[in-house]
Amino acid sequence: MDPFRITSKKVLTLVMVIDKDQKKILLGYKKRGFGAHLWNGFGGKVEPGETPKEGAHRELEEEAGITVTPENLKKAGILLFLFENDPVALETHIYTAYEHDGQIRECDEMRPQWFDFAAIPFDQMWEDDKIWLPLLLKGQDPFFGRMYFKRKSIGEQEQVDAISSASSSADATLANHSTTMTSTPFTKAEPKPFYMSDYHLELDLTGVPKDVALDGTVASFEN
Ligand SMILES: Nc1ncnc2c1[nH]c(=O)n2[C@H]1C[C@H](O)[C@@H](COP(=O)(O)OP(=O)(O)OP(=O)(O)O)O1
Repeated sequence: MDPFRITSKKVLTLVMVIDKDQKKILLGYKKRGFGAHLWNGFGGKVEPGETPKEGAHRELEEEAGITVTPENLKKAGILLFLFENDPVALETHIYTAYEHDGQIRECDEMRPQWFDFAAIPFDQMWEDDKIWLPLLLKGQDPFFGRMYFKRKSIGEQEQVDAISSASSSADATLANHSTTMTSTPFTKAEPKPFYMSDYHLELDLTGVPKDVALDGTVASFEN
């Protein structure tokens, strides 16, 4: 049986806030939950009755305190994340925002920080980011991709846990190197429970909506 066979999906969003002039990107350090201790854009699950774009707008305000007008929230791509022996895929709608309103602030889930394009912390991000984020920064979107993740084996997970606990004592020192925006301890460990085993990325989107359709829902690049 295909370990990556999927029968349903959850729709999520991810917003990459970019300062083109300064060549900087705003990332958030995820403090808890799925993807904890990784840097990522801002986003989450689309709620019933919301379009992905509306969900993206809401999550950005919740997680970073800022808003973006609908015309400044541009669809960059759709990625389907598949996990071994998990029939539920995560269909993630990715947006770019080159303008925003409001004051960036930390919340209990995310700690925002600007990074130079040349200093994006890919080793502390989801593994797929290094594949598509450079395309997005160069404006080579839209893209569609499938990213296949395997769960780490017990031995591999023990190593991750060991690194994690060894580094926790170093958190106080590391916190001194974090931004002045926050006092939240910075965790250097990479407790990634999954690793990407394969991926498939398309820049030619012919036929993509049909491909993405699951359970009668069709992903759209329109919103
Ligand atoms: N592999 C990969 N690369 C890049 N980004 C992501 C992934 N997998 C992901 O899930 N993501 C992104 C997509 C979303 O923006 C977040 C996950 O959202 P999550 O925190 O689970 O959603 P919320 O609705 O905020 O969650 P809770 O409120 O239930 O905590 O990561």
